[in-house]
Amino acid sequence: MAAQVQQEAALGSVDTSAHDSVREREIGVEQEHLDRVYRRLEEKIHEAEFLMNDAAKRGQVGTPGALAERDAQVFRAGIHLNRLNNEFEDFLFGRIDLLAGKDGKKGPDGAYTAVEPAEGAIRSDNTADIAETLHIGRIGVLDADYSPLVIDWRAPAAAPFYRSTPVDPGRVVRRRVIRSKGRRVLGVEDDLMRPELAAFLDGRELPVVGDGALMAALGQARSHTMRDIVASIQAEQDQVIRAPAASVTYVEGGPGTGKTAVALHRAAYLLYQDRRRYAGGILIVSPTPLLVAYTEGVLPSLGEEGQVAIRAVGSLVDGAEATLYDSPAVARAKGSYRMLKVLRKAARGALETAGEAGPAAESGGLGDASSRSVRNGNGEASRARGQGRAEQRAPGRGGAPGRSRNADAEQLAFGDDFGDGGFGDGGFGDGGFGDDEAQAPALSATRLRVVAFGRRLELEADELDRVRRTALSGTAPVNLLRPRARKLLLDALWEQSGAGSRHSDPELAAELRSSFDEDISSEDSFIAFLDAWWPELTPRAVLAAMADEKRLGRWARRILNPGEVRRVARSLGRDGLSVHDVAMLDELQAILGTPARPRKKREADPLDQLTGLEELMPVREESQRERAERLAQERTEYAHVIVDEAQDLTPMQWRMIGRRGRHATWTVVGDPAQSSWSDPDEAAEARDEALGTRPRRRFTLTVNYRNPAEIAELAARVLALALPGSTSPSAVRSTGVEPRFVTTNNGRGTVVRDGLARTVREEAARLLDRVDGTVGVVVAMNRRAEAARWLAGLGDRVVALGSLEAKGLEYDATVVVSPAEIADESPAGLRVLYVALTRATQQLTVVSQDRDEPDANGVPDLLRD
Ligand SMILES: Nc1ncnc2c1ncn2[C@@H]1O[C@H](COP(=O)(O)OP(=O)(O)OP(=O)(O)O)[C@@H](O)[C@H]1O
Repeated sequence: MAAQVQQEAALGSVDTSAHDSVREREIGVEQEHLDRVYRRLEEKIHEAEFLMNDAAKRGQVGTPGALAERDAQVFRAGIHLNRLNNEFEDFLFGRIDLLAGKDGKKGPDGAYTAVEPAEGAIRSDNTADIAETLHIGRIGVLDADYSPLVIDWRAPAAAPFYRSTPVDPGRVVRRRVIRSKGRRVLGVEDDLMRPELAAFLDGRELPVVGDGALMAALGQARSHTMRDIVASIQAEQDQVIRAPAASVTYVEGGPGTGKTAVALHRAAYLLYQDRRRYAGGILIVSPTPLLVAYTEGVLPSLGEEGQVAIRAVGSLVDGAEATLYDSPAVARAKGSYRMLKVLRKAARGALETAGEAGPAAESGGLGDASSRSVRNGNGEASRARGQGRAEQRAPGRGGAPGRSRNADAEQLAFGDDFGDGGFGDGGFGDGGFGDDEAQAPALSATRLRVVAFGRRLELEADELDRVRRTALSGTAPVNLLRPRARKLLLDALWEQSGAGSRHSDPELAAELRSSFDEDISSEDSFIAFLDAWWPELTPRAVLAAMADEKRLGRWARRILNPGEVRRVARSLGRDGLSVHDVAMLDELQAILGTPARPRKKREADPLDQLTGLEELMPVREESQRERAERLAQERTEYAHVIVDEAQDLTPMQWRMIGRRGRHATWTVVGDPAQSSWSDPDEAAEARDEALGTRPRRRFTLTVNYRNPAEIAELAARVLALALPGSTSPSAVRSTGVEPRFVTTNNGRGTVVRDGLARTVREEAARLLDRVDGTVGVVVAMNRRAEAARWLAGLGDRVVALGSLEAKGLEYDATVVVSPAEIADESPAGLRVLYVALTRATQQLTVVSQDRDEPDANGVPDLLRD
C-alpha cells in the first residue's frame, strides 16, 4: 500500500493523456522483449525436436548402449519440449530495474548476485543509473550469448522481485508487473521502491506506470479454479515459499492470507531447488475433494506437475474414497486417539469372531476391489480428481441408507448422513454385516479335528482359545502371527498325540515330529480350519465387523460410551466411507500388517532408471499424466509433505499422514481459529507425534488478501466469540460495499420475506447480477440437499455448500444462511461459522431466521457488535 501511495505522488504531475502515452510506450518496450523471448523459445523448440528425432534414430540401432543413450536424450529433450510448448497465459510477468551491486559477480543464470547497491551507485544529488534489468517469468530462458532473457521466478536472482519493499529496497528501483496473454503484452503496472530517487535508464528518466498490480489481481472475478499468484507474491509470503526445506516449516495465518497459495508455490519452488531430492514425491494434503479440484490447476500453471500429488485427506488410501460425512458426535469418536485403542482390540477381536458368522477372510489388502464399500475405488477416484469442479459440486442427497451403488457412483458428492437423524435402521442386524461382501468363512472354526498315527486328534474351543491367546500375546501385526499360530496348533496336537514321550532318542523324536508337522499341515481339513480360524484379515473386514453393535461394544468397553458405540456401529453399516473411516482403514492396515507375498514380476522399464520422469513428453502409449498418476498411486512415502488446513486434522488423520512422511521434510499451514475439530489439544499432540522432534521454523501471515475490510470486520465479531483475544489479519482493501442482512421472519428485519427457500434463491440471484464471477451459498451441513434444490436453474456460477465443504474455497459473493444453525451444528460451530463468513472476495449477504434473533436491522445476534 505504501508503495502505491508513493507512486501516485510520483505521478501527480503527469496529466492523463501523457500518462496513457507513457503506458503505451512502455507496453511497446515490453512487447519487444517478449517477441525476443518467443524467437529464442522457437529456436529452443527446434533444438529439442532435433534431439528427439536424433534419439529415435539411435534407438533403431538397437544396442543396449544406444538404447540407454536414446532414453537419456529423449528424457532431456522431452523436458525442454514439454516446458517450451506449454501455452503459458503469461509466460513473462515481471521485471526489476536494479542499481549496480556491491561486487561484479554473476550467478549461473547470468544475473549479478549482489543484493545491496554499490557505494557509488547513488550519486549525492539523489540520481542514479540503472545498471541491470531482469525480466521474471515462469521458466528461465538464456539468449544465445548466455545473457538472461528471462529469469525463472524461483531463481535467487528473482527473489528481489518479491522481497523488495520501499523500507528495504536492496538494489531494486522499480518493480514492474507485466500482464500478457500468449504472445501479446496487455499492460504494465509499476511500483517504485526508491521513490525519492531520479533514476536513469539508457540516459532517460525511468518512467512509472499504473497503480498497483496487486490490487488489480485481487479485484478480478473468481472462477471455480484457483489462479497462481506468481506475479504478485508479497514479501511475507515469499519468505515462506523460499524457506529452506530442512525440518518443518510451520505457517499460521488467518483466512485469506494466502496460505494455500503459498503452499502450492512452495511445492514448485522446492522442485526447482532440488529436483533430485524431490523425485521421491511431494504430497499435498487438502481437506476436501472440492479444494483439491479448486487448486489442482495451479501447479501446472507454474510448470510443475508430475512429482506433486494433491490428495484429499479422504483419498489418501488407495482403493478407498470418502464420500460421506459423519455427524459431529461420530466424527469425534472416530477421529480421536480413543479410536486407536478400539481398533487394536477390534483387529484381535475380529480374529476371535472369525469362526462365528462374521468378518471375512478376504484376500488382498486395502485396495481389494472385491471388498465392501469400494464404491468409488481407483477408477472413479482418479476421475474425480480430473473432473471439473462443477461436476464434483453435485449436491448431496438425503436418505443415505439403501441408496443404489450406481446412483452414488454417478454422483460424486458427499452423502447426507450428517446429523443423527440422517441414519436409517436398515442394513444391519444382530451378528450380520448388512451386506453380501462380508463373506462367512467356509467352516466353523470352533473345533479342530485331524487324523495322525491312525488316531483322531481334536482340539476343542477352550484349547483353541488358549492357543490363540498365546499366539496373540505381544504386539506384532495380527496377520504376521499366523505362522506362529499354526506352529502352536501343531504343538498342541503333537502333545495330544503323546508321540513325543514314546521316543527317548531325541534325533528320532525330532524326525518324527517333523514328518508329523508335514503330514498335518498338508491335510485339507487342517488347511481349511486354519483359513477359517486365523484368516488373513483386511482392514475392510475389521471395519465391517465393527458395524455390529454388540461386538463393537465388547471391543470399545470403557473406551467409548454406549451412545458412541451405537452411533459408530450404525455409521459403519452405511454403504460408503467417511473421511474418518479412511483414516481408520489406514490405521488398521498398520495394525494388521501385510504378509509377505511373492512379488509379481514387473516388466522392466528402462525409463525407471531415470529421475524426473514425470516431466517426459508422452513418448509411449502411457501419457505423462497417466504415468504421473500411476507413480503417485504406487507411492506410499514422500520426500516432502505439505499439509493444508492443518487445523482440521484429527489425531487419527495425523497418524495416517505421518506414516506417509516418516522420512520427509514438512510444510504445515493452518489457522487454529478455523478449526472444525472439537479437541484441538489432542490434535496438537498427534501433530507433534507425526512431526517428531524435527526442528520447526515458524512463520505468520498477517494480511488478508481475500475479504474486503467490510466483510473482514463482520467476521472478526465471530472470531471474538470463537477464540476471544485472537487477532484477525488486516484486510488489504476495501470496496465500500457493506454486508447485507436479510431476515425471513415477519416482524422486524430490514428486508422481510417469508420462506427460507425463496429468500435464499432471491438473494443468490441478486448477487449473480452484481458480480461477474461465482456465488457460494453456505448452509448448515444437513441443509445441503435442499439448498441445492433452492438454487436449481440459476446456472453454473452459483453453488450450494455445506459449512464444512466451504473450507479453503472462495467466491465473488456469498450468502451465509442462518449463522445460528451453522454455529449450533457442532462444538466447533462458531469456528465453522467464521470460515463461512470469510469466503467472499466482494459481497456478503447474511440470511437470518427467527432462531438467529435478528435485530431491527436484520443483524443476527451472533454478528452484532
Ligand atoms: N500475493 C498475492 N497476490 C494476489 N492474490 C493473492 C496473493 N496472496 C493471496 N492472494 C489471493 O487471496 C485469496 C486467498 O488466498 P488463499 O486461499 O491461499 O488463502 P488462505 O490463507 O489459504 O485462506 P483460508 O484460510 O481462508 O483458506 C486467493 O484468491 C489468492 O489468490
